[in-house]
Amino acid sequence: MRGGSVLVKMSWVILFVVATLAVIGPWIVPYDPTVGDLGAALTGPGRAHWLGTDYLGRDTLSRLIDGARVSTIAGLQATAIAVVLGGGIGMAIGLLGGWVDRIVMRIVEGISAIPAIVLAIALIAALGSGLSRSMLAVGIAFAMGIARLARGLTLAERERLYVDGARVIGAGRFRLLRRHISPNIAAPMGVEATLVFAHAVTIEAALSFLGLGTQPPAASWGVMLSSAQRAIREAPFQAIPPGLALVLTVLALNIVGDALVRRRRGTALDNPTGYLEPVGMQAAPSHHADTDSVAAAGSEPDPASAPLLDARGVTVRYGDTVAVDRADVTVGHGEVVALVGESGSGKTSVAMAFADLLTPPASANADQVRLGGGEPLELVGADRKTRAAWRSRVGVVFQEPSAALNPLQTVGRQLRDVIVAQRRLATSRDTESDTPSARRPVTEEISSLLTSVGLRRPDEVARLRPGQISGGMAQRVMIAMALAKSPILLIADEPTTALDVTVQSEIIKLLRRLCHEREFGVLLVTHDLGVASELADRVVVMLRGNVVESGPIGTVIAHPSHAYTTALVSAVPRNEPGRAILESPQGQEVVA
Ligand SMILES: Nc1ncnc2c1ncn2[C@@H]1O[C@H](COP(=O)(O)OP(=O)(O)OP(=O)(O)O)[C@@H](O)[C@H]1O
Repeated sequence: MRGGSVLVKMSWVILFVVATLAVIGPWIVPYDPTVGDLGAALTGPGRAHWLGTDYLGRDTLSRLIDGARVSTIAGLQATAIAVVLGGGIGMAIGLLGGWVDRIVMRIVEGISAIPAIVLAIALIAALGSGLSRSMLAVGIAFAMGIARLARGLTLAERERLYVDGARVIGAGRFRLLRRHISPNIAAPMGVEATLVFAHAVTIEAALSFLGLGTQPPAASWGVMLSSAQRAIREAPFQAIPPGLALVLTVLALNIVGDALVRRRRGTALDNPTGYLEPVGMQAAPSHHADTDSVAAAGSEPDPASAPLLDARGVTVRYGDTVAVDRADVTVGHGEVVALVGESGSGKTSVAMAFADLLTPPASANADQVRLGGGEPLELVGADRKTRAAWRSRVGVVFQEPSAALNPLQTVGRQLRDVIVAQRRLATSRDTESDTPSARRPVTEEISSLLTSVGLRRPDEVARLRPGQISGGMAQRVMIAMALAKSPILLIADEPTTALDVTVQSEIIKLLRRLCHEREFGVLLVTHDLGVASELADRVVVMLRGNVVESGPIGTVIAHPSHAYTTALVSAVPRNEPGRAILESPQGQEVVA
């Protein structure tokens, strides 16, 4: 057994003993801890008083046991105040971002610069002394540290793909916080709370020693130390029991807190990137002499012949960096369009713009981004309602299925959320919701969706958490979640990259089958021309933020018109000299 774990176990035992004494103390104390016998003052340890008496003749053992209760209550009070206040502030500013975050953080940092005990003494001067008031002061002092931690964790958690996934289905800020962010930051916050508890117990003792905390005759370890100090020459032993109890308890709390921190190391504790609401799509500030784009923006296309997604002049910037420069992308009804290009070419930026998921520092503008397949929607300059409607028609499958699912919720629970949100949206829009799937009980709908993505024993799968399923299963679940919205456009961002080769081909077959059966359009983001050739009807090739070539996949592979496309095609591995292994969707081999 390692020394570390022995210490941790001993610490847990100490904390258990203190907690037990705090609960059962009033029933087991041999004497009333507040009543003294002056005739027996300052007696040493003996049969009648195992740990002796203080200068007023009060039994030290009884006061020590009662002190455990006071210290525990003090620690709990201060910790609860710090966690509720600090956690609330931190999560709120982490979620809101912007100027609220900047202003509140400056205040929090300013207060954090004052040592907790000094702040507590200042607050006690204003609020008055006493255990509860001093612990309120201590709780407020520690709330600042908790607020900073909660903010950092919230910012990190908001960057997770499963939060993006929840936002895609229309989860608002409060729901994101309650259902997704707070459960996932609870563990590190809990660890921090143990350390706050340890500090609070120490500060309570210090304040009581100074006469600002627990008031005599009530016992607390700080008050006991203060009493012992009065007779330190006559009975020096009196300082040992409360001092030892305090040191052991605080040490145990710190060791347990550290052990919990070590167990959690490796989780995203520090990712303080800025995060705000999706930026939406603005109108392009000035139109280039691009007659196609201008014409497309101005005209009202015939819905029957218009593409499902018709995007013109899409520009995405990150600060001053232009990631996508006036890209044109169209996806037809039931068509699979692959966006291909090397890493950093801007594929994901375009896809996230169409999913309405770009967040600061990104900004996006376009001449037009129009979605048909029903009443046409325009994303450029859209209001919140239109953007919500847009998102309800667009399903998104992310690259890392395991990261895109909430690790703490079962598969069924996450699917249920999407189904319920979708039904609510359909009802609020008063749209056609009387479809067979809309009438079906949610559990049946979950089973049907899981079955449709090829998962056997769907009821069992629904009860599993993401950590209990393979990457391939997780990607099927992600696709089922996207299907739950009955999307007309599916955006699949590198859906097979994180999977092994056999699973990749199963997912490609699944997407192809679903696309045929359900007739939605697919925008497939991939750096792999091989994947594109297996799945796509058309390909759009991107290079450094520009669309350099587009057309039917077979034509582009067989007769690339841009040198970069030629290089991409020749980079795909061949299985025979002189023959490419690329296959057109119709199954013909294409010689590159
Ligand atoms: N959040 C961000 N902040 C700043 N720059 C970004 C951000 N996201 C992307 N970029 C930049 O935008 C450009 C395009 O990135 P994008 O992720 O869209 O490319 P990609 O073709 O999808 O690449 P990959 O396949 O590696 O994801 C890159 O130069 C990238 O560094």
